Amino acid sequence: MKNEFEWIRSIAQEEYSHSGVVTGIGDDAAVIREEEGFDTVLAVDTMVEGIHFTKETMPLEAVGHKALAVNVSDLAAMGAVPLYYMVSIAVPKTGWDQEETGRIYDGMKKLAARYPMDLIGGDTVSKKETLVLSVTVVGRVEKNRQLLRGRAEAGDVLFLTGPVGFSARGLDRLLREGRAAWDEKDAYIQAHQYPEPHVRYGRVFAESGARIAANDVSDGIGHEGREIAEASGTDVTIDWEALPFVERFKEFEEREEWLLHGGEDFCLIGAASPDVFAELQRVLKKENLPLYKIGTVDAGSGNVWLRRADGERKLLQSGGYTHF
Ligand SMILES: Nc1ncnc2c1ncn2[C@@H]1O[C@H](COP(=O)(O)OP(=O)(O)O)[C@@H](O)[C@H]1O
Ligand SMILES: Cc1ncc(C[n+]2csc(CCOP(=O)(O)OP(=O)(O)O)c2C)c(N)n1
Ligand SMILES: [Mg+2]
Ligand SMILES: [Mg+2]
Ligand SMILES: [Mg+2]
Repeated sequence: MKNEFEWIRSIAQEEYSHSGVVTGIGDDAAVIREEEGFDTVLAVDTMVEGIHFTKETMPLEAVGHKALAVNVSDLAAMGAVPLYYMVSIAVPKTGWDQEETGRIYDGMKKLAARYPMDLIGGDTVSKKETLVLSVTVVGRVEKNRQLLRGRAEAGDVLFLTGPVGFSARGLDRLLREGRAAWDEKDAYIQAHQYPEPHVRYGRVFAESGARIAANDVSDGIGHEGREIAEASGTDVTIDWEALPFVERFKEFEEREEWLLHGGEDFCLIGAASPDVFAELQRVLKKENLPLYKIGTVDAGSGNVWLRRADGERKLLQSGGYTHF
């Protein structure tokens, strides 16, 4: 078994992909240098064993993948390019070994290599009982091009960059069946275990320079739609029948819960004028990236409505995962 410092050396990258790393792992803090013309974007999200995953719901590589992915997703929602990350890991004194924590890092590194992102620091501590993994990410976006939640206006199209409800449907099965449900070919299990952050969408939105509101879907579109509505001083209306792949959920009693409040989908929900939406759809189509119109932004004050095919609207109550 490696001691703490040998272990840190073992997870450190041998070289960095970005020349902006002035000082990486191995000193009191990391130093990075940003280029002219860009703003720095920062986010941190934490995954806690028992709350965000268990050893039955997630392979260890997936825990690493997802801990970084949920953070990259927040960068995507701001239109940023992911660059660097830092990892704070609190490992229980019993029940976890170094081979297992190594697999968590393998999952993070595999995802990081795709952008690429450099691991520039972190922290290692021990604790009782459950593992806690906190990832801080650093990205950049062209000056003043960041995507904000408060930019929606009445008359806008409400859109989604991918399906919702898949992760919640996968989790439902994982909580009942545990490892027996692990299946690389099952879209619902994969959506829960290996979510794909929508970085490319965020970049297309930011590069367009148009007025676009965006939020990533960690807590369900009911919650994230409300955040857009509240920040923008509007209402939003979700058309149930327009939700991508809604027909696959028909037979399930939990369909509203999964699709509207399930969360952990990590696609983007956003709003843009009908003209901008059509142009974005055209540009994204060339890259085989679908953009779904799921509703409208209306005059109002922070409400979320759900509209059925017959046009009937009901106010959507708050939902989604809350920690307190
Ligand atoms: N404990 C905290 N201390 C300071 N800021 C926080 C804390 N928790 C959340 N925030 C901030 O509140 C905002 C919303 O956080 P959150 O709902 O976790 O966002 P997201 O769902 O996009 O991850 C963010 O700006 C985040 O940085
Ligand atoms: C074992 C287990 N139970 C329940 C869930 C569901 N769950 C846990 S946290 C969460 C919401 C997203 O996490 P949060 O920490 O609120 O992320 P943020 O909004 O800050 O990005 C959901 C749907 C899960 N992933 N795993
Ligand atoms: Mg958060
Ligand atoms: Mg977010
Ligand atoms: Mg988040």
